[in-house]
Amino acid sequence: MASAQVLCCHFDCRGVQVAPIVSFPVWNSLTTPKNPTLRFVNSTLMQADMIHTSQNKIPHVLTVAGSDSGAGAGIQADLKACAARRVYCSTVITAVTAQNTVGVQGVDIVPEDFVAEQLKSVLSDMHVDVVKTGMLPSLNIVKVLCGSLRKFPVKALVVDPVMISTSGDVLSGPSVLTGFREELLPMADIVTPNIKEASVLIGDVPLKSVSDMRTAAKLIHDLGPRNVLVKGGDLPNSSEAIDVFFDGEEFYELCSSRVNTRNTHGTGCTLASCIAAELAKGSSMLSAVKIAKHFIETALDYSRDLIIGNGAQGPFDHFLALKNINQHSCGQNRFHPNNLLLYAVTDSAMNRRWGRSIAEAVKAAVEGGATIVQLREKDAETRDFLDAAKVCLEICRSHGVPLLINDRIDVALACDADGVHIGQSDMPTNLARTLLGPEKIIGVSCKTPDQAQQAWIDGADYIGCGGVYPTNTKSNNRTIGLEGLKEVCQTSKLPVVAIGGIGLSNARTVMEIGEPNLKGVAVVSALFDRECVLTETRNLHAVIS
Ligand SMILES: Nc1ncnc2c1ncn2[C@@H]1O[C@H](COP(=O)(O)OP(=O)(O)OP(=O)(O)O)[C@@H](O)[C@H]1O
Ligand SMILES: Cc1ncc(CO)c(N)n1
Ligand SMILES: [Mg+2]
Repeated sequence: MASAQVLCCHFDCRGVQVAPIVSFPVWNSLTTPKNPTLRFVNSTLMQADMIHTSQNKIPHVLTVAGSDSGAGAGIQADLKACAARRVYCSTVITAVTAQNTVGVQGVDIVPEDFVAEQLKSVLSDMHVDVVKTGMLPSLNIVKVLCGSLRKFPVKALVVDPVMISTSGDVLSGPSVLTGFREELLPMADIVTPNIKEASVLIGDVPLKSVSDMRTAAKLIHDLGPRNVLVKGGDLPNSSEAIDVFFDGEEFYELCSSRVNTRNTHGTGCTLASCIAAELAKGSSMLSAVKIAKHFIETALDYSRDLIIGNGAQGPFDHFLALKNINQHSCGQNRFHPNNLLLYAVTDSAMNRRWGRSIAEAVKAAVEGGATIVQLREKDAETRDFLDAAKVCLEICRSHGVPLLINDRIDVALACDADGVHIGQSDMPTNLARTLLGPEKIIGVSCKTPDQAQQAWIDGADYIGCGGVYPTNTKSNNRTIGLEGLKEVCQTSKLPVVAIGGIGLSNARTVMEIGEPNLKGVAVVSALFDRECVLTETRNLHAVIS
């Protein structure tokens, strides 16, 4: 397998390079024609591919779908979803529908030759990362699409098998089923049927429960897609919106609260587009799905009382939902597991002992090479903590280093920090994710594989694992040793940073346990209970890089 080195960089919101971090190999066969999509979604190294090798490249989703004149679903929803997720979206229109909040009044199918022409125009010229399909109203259009995908392979294919809208209108008849079953689904990285579509795909077996959704997911997986998401938005009598994800091995029930609103028109299209957008940026499949689902829940919640149209099912506002996130998150650092390499955790008592402010300590740490900083100020007054956090944030942002707040989600939100680190007895991770939104970094302290699994399910980005060695920083903290660390690393689906009694003398031993998931060491005393934070950080950086 050929490999190439790319420089992995941080980018600010405009895609401008801020600071290089580290280089790591990318396999050229990411785009091997034989199975381009599978390799893309399965490879953890795909992260490298998303980090733009050229500053001006933007992740690109092509949607192949129908137009909705009411602009709640279809092409219009796809454009809005991709724009909201900051991904470029090109469009191949397969049908024009006359549609509003009452239902679908008419459908005009675009001739397949002209669908083919649009596909060629886009795919032969533009670098498309991910193709997302929506309404494919005829078998010939399905065939034309599959032919184009064979000719112009992309990294991932997201198939939303649009057949029946939530309003109950038929958007593609049974004739496309053969095309779905025989050609399109075997090429798909994920297929996202709603309840009714899943039922049609498995031969008109009605789905009435989550258990039925699981059975359907398995049967649909047998048709060839690599992942299946059966969406439960239309599941009757459910107080939660439960989707069932199946990757061929494990089932995951992805739950969110069911937003009480009429404005759910276009949730399916938006969900699939968000998944495509996150894959285009480089997410793994499950995290793309989780981010997409969270986006829907947030957008529905923000738009719950919006009034557009007089019918039973209105559209929601993709951008209103992002009002808060967009206002603040411009300078935010995007998380990459390599950020965990040298993780500096501050301690108010130590700073006091050495007569320096939190900001002075943080400045020295990032100048010395810390790759992420956590403010752990257990006994600071809230207002002082907030003021200090704002100053630290400026320092960290100017170095392209993410800043997290320990435990205090309120402080993190108030100063727009890059995220939080939470312990097992702090705010539950899934709640923290809901409060912070999909963009913020969340780390969770875990001692066991079960805790690490739960953190992953709840939407964390990384776990802190320890105490690896005995430490004075935390009282009553069980030491798990290198063996405990290894055990967690081997099972954790999230990147791990080791913590607890780590310093110059043992950092290399920790890094050398040989677990690919272990991305770095977190240190408190070894940096901050010393006279010169800058020197200590530099020395430690040299030992572990
Ligand atoms: N009221 C709701 N509250 C929260 N999430 C919802 C709600 N309705 C749908 N969802 C979520 O939206 C996503 C799309 O699901 P849904 O079953 O509505 O798809 P769909 O029927 O294909 O959508 P549409 O045809 O309206 O575009 C799923 O993740 C689902 O759980
Ligand atoms: C054009 C179009 N595509 C998809 C859907 C599914 O919501 C819809 N209602 N209209
Ligand atoms: Mg629906």
